Amino acid sequence: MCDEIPPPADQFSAVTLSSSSTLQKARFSDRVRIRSILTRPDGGAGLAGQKVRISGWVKTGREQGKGSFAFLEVNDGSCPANLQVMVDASVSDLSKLVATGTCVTVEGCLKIPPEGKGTKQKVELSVVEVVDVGVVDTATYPIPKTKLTLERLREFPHLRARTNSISAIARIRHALAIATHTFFDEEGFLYIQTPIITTSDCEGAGEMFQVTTLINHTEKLERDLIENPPPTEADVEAARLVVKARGEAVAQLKAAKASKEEITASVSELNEAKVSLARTEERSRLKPGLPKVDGKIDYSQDFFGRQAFLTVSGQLQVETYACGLSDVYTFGPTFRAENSHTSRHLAEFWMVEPELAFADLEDDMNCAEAYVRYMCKWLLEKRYDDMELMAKNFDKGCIDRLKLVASTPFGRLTYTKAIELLEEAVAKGKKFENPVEWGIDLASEHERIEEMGLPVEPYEWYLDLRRYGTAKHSGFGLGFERMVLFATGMDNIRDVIPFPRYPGRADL
Ligand SMILES: NC(=O)C[C@H](N)C(=O)O
Repeated sequence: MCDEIPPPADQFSAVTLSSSSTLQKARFSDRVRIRSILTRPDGGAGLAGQKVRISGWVKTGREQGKGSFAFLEVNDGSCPANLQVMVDASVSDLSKLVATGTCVTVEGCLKIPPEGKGTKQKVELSVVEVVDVGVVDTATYPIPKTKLTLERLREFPHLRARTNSISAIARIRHALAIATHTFFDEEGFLYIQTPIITTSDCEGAGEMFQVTTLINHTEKLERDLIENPPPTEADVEAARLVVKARGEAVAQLKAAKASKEEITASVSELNEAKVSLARTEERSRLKPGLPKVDGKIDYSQDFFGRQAFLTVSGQLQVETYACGLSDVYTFGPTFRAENSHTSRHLAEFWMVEPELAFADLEDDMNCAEAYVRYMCKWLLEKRYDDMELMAKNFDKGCIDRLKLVASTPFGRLTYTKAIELLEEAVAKGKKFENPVEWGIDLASEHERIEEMGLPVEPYEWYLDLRRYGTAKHSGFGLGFERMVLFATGMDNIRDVIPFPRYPGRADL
């Protein structure tokens, strides 16, 4: 028996993951996701006898039976497990299929594999037709069957999603992002997209990347000035003399009561000369280098008419919406131009920043705790198979840690107590990147802005929030990649973001 798979029963139905014998095609492509076969409670056994088309990349392939058939382990990224695919030599040229990295679309019949071969598979695909093959140049393909170190994989950001570890992390990261939006949505928060380009410095730590077009303009101008040297003072004087001569010509014609046509023609020549003089004068003022006033760069000539930066935090902007919509959050990329080469810092990272109106520090902590616990539960429910892969390959304790966090109330301590504990650790020989000391006290917003060495004027809009209908409010920032590190037990933050940016590196 080899039955056709029914199309989705209705437009909105999802793939059925029950152990029934129904299996549906992906809605937007002509194939079945491997996830919907293998992650069923019966491991796919209940689907034996059905005809399916699957697509994916060959993880490992081997010809057997003196080249009479081949086994391929195929993965399409929908789950960590591979589907075992059996191709007979009568169906296709096996040598084109077996190389690691080859992309295949195959159609065949799901079968229960013969027992006793130590196979873990509950189902395999016996191929009837090889529909499509994307061959791989094995001589140059940099992601071999054997494991590369995570560090080496960073050299191939465009290909590393083919590996088990990076693809599991990508699915976990996705799940955490969806958990974030679901949690805040369920709790009545609105998602606010704060700007990426900003003219405010939220953290005041001078670690902002500048956004400017002045440099490209200056380079272009300098090139242009070499190709077309600017007019000299003599050129300007000559243009001025032309205007003077043409002015006199007009005056003479008027005095001689010349015809209207003659005067009009002469006036138009005069106007042309004036335009040419203006252009010559303007070009003669062009100078190489950045535009400056009083020795300082003239940002009024920059794209936004003022200095602009990539955001370090959406907090200030999201607060404006909190002071009108009550409970809001932002979740977006943030940028810090720190020269940090640690395994916990990125120049571009994502941050989740809720801001709660009518809430105090206690409420804020309750929110943070509920949110983190929600994410842990979510991963256990939705991505257990990927967490198992992380536990097997990277951190044995990561699943237990998620369970613990999901089920245990968080301990809380004051800032002072936290500093005391850190100081005790330092006394016992623990080393920290930054010296541990009691930090600045909370000051009023106005004092705080000045304390950070920032001019107050650009922050008047923020102070308006206090002037007009101020509300008690609180919020926090959660570095999203730090959460992915915590969940997965990975060591290096560069491996939990698809395209890491850090000093000296911004690939793709
Ligand atoms: N929204 C926050 O409280 C986060 C804070 N602005 C930070 O960048 O760390």
